[in-house]
Amino acid sequence: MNIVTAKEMYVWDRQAMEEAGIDGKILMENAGRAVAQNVEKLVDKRQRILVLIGAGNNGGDGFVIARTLLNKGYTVRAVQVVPDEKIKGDALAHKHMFLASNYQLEHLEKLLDLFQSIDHSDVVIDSMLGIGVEGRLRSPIDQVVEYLNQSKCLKIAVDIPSGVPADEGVTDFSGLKVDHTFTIAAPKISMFIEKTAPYFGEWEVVEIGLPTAKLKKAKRKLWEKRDVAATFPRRNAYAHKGVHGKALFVGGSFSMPGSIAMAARAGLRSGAGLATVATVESAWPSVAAHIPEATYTRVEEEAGSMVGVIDSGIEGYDAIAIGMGMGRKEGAEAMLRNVLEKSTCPVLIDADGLYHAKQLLDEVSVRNAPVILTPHPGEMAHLLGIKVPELLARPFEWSQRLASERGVYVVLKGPATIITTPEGTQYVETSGNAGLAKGGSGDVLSGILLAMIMQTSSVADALCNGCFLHGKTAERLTEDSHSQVDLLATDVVEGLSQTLRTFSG
Ligand SMILES: NC(=O)C1=CN([C@@H]2O[C@H](COP(=O)(O)OP(=O)(O)OC[C@H]3O[C@@H](n4cnc5c(N)ncnc54)[C@H](O)[C@@H]3O)[C@@H](O)[C@H]2O)[C@@H](O)CC1
Ligand SMILES: [K+]
Repeated sequence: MNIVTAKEMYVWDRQAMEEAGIDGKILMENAGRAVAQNVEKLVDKRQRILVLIGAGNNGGDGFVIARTLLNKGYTVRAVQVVPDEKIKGDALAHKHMFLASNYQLEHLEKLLDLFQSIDHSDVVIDSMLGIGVEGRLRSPIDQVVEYLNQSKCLKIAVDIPSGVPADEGVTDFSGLKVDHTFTIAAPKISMFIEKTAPYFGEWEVVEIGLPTAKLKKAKRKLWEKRDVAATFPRRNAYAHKGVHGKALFVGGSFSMPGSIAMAARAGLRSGAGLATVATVESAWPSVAAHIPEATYTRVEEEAGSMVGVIDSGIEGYDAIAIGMGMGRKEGAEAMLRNVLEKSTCPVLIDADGLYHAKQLLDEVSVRNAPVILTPHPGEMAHLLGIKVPELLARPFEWSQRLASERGVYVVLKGPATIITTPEGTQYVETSGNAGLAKGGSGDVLSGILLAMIMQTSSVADALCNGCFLHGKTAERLTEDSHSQVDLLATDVVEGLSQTLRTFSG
């Protein structure tokens, strides 16, 4: 499913009308009816519904919703919160249909009266403002939104909550916080931005008859269960260990042996055929205790951290993950440089490796084989030389910039993980929960991603499916046997088996 900006949505809308000949009033009727159908699932006929109607086409949807619910016997009051002359075009046509159906339309005259109506309602449907919002909310909608935000009624937004921007990059706004949003035709970018996501509550997309085939090749996609089903690697019954890939995990230090052990174990649990760990000698006994299946390559150490390079055999691997627990000594940077220059397979860089990668972005850019960067926002901001809030305001744009300028895959981790290809296509993967906000989660994800890369022909599919596998495992574990408080990264590693039983053949 495509994720759109407001501009892309308007283009799609225009194509539907001009090129496919679908009348705007029909689209509005479809939108209103689709939202009303979903409202019916949440609300019963004894509840009092208030529909708040604004000036634009979002308000037009509101007329359809109110008419549809009244037709079905719901208790609905419809209030137009803007002057009559503001209602135009398709919205005006639907206003006429509403009135001609003999339904009553109230007008906002005194705010106090409206506040009273809100107090006497169980459900408020917000069709005041949609994706056409510009700047901060103006009077009287700003006051209505402020009042609603402290009201206890159930709030449902049409397309997008009033005041909330549809795009990334807008930080100065005031918006309505709702319980549910029924969004028209496609999710909007702001649903995946840290600052705006909480305003939407639970959201769902409603289909309104826009011609999907007319949409330009999507730049952004939501990675869904059906994408997983279509691309998840299947196991061949006649395969042997060599077929599923020989992985090298480079990292670990005397004081941080766990990261590399978890990454390698997650890699094997996710289907890697063979795993070798390149780490310092002082860390090896602890690593081996966690993962007896792995083989070991020694690297030079200084005070417990790696400083050397891997002398030989680096060409023999199918994929390399580097950085987990490797430390920030200069010698570790030399190790990363060595891996980037000598190896010919995909290289995934995580954790301390990303710290060193900042100095090696030119080496990264000239590499022929894929490079995958898997930062959390702090690491990504460091790589870009910007502040974290700046990144989080425009994560799609920054990811795209890094990916295309350096020719890399970027996996920007978060509640909505954004995966960007060197060509600029972006995927959003939203599985997982706060149980993953713990030390070690990133290490486990690196291992999973590396294993998926070795088993899938498309790196992008591998990254999306790996994030899905990681997140779904956490979700399943916190439903069955753990809480989000106690879940550990090692639980996720051991929980992979059950998730894989569902998704791989
Ligand atoms: N394919 C589509 O895109 C469809 C869109 N529809 C609806 O149309 C909406 C977009 O319609 P519009 O472009 O008319 O935009 P809106 O309905 O979001 O509203 C624009 C109006 O709001 C006012 N406004 C803008 N910023 C404001 C602010 N900060 N404070 C107060 N008032 C402000 C403007 O005066 C303008 O009249 C969508 O959100 C969706 O609900 C549906 O009708 C069906 C089809
Ligand atoms: K709205």
